[in-house]
Amino acid sequence: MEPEASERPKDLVLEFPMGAIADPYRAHLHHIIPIDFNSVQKLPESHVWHDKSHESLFGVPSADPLPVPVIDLMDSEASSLMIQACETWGIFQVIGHGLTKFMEDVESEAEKLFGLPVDQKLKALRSPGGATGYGRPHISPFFDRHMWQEGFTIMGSPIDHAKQLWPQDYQGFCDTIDDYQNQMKALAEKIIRIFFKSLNINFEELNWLNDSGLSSPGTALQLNSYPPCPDPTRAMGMAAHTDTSLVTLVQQSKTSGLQVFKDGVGWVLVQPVPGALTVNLGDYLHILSNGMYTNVLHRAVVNQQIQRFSMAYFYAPPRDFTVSPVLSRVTGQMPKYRSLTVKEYVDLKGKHLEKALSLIQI
Ligand SMILES: C=C1C[C@]23C[C@@]1(O)CC[C@H]2[C@@]12CCC[C@@](C)(C(=O)O1)[C@H]2[C@@H]3C(=O)O
Ligand SMILES: O=C(O)CCC(=O)C(=O)O
Ligand SMILES: [Fe+2]
Repeated sequence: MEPEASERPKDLVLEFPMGAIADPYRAHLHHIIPIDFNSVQKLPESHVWHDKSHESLFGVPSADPLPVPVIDLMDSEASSLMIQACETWGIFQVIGHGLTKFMEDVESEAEKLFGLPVDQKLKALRSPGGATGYGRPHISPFFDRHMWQEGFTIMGSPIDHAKQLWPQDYQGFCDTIDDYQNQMKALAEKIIRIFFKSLNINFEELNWLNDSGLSSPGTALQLNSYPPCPDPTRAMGMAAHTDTSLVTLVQQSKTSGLQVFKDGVGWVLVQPVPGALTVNLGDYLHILSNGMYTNVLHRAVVNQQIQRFSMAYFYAPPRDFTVSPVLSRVTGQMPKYRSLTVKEYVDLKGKHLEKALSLIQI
């Protein structure tokens, strides 16, 4: 199963024998940049995805008569439309947020970042156990093939890594990223308050949602680049997953690639609407709502012509927050999940990925 040496592109570092089951405890190897994508003419065996669920993607696209909802935040019905969207889809796009300028700025910084030569990028890798820097998606050890993707994760300020990349000229990047994260945080909190209200959660009491400084939410910004791929029908941009968040705000560049799985329909493309932000519901809102709100299963596919970017802002409660199916208390339903802290859930997900939820099912 090892690719031929001739197929092995420059800078490809094989982390484990191809075909072996990936070991989630090998997290320390995440940071290695696998490939200089520009030098690859033929999809290496190490990047060929064979699994059945992937094949279904490349057949006839699912013809769902209803596209992913697009909601205007200025609409007086916006809150109830969001709630409806999350009972059925677990995802919607928002317009009317007034953040277009920040979105344009961050996209041009992402283009600059991923356009650097590989030897430059190597100066800003995510260190073993570190949070910020270039590296593979955290979920990659669960898969025995590499994704056709490059990522740069940011937790807090990217200043140390930016200084490595642009010693004289790092401030512009840092300012853009800081402004973007501040704006995304405010929007995420606005959306979360709508959902918490619907779940009868008294958010006034949650100091992390009210910036009272006692504890802070867990946030991260993930910049993704999907270079043009020589064989897109056999490659995977970002493997199917649900987000470990309350909500994730995703900015897609013009080129489509994000797909969501809808029960009874299959994989559906989230057609980028110019200026829109996609809102994904993550695992924590699914648990809090006792399963009423869908934690949307999604993935990214690649194409042969155009490099695609996405910027995903994750918002989660603090690590000591207890996530419990509060809705069951309100409605008198049986709780479907046991209560656990964010820290416990993150640990479970790190070991079991999508099986984490079934492990806490009652
Ligand atoms: C806050 C987080 C969510 C994330 C893991 C992380 O700690 C930082 C990176 C995030 C990301 C981005 C790409 C997809 C994803 C599944 C991954 O591998 O890393 C998500 C993680 C997640 O939602 O579990
Ligand atoms: O590229 C995309 O559209 C999706 C990215 C994503 O799901 C993520 O970063 O969690
Ligand atoms: Fe995601």
